[in-house]
Amino acid sequence: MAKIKICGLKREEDILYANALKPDYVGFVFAKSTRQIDMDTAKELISKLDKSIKTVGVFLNHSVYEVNKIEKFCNLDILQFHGEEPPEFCHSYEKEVWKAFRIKDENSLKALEAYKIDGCLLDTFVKGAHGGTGKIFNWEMIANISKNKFIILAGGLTPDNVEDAIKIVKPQIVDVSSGVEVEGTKNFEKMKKLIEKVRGCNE
Ligand SMILES: O=C(O)c1ccccc1N[C@@H]1O[C@H](COP(=O)(O)O)[C@@H](O)[C@H]1O
Repeated sequence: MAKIKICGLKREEDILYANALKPDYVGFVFAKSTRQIDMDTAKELISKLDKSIKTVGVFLNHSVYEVNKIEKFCNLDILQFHGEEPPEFCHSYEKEVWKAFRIKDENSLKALEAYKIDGCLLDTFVKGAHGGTGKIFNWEMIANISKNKFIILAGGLTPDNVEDAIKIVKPQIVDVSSGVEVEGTKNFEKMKKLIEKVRGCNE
């Protein structure tokens, strides 16, 4: 049943790939990153995106003002907060909110309880980095978590490991960025393989 988010689209080709392969969600990174996109380009790309695909804006310690400005300008469906945004910050939006938690050990999950959010995005803790690292964490550590939470599993997922990840964690959504890239750009064959693998698990 896992749905698919492909994150970090920034070229027109990426939109064509998405329109052909139809992941459930695509992500636009407004955080400082090699995948960062400005709001004008994001709006232009979103206008060319198949309407069945939901759009996720990835923010990292932005101000409420910046989030609102970008969210309204681009008409994003979902807000993903990938930094140290506190619960009150995440609770102040009317749109669907996903909050990222970077997993280091069992204690990393304690923070979740204070948040009343639509989705808990679990990504790998990497010192000095916030996301898009291409690193996996120990999925066994959270194997029992998804029973009562809406889990978006991220961190180093690839066409080769995504089936194992789904078997162990049973997330509602898998979120992939580096794992479908070649030399820093999205790759059609890798996106296709990833989507086939995930949809194969759902049959
Ligand atoms: O993708 C980025 O560059 C990025 C930068 C800052 C915060 C979040 C970012 N992306 C998110 O990182 C995870 C995992 O990515 P990967 O598959 O390990 O490369 C995913 O949730 C992206 O939305």
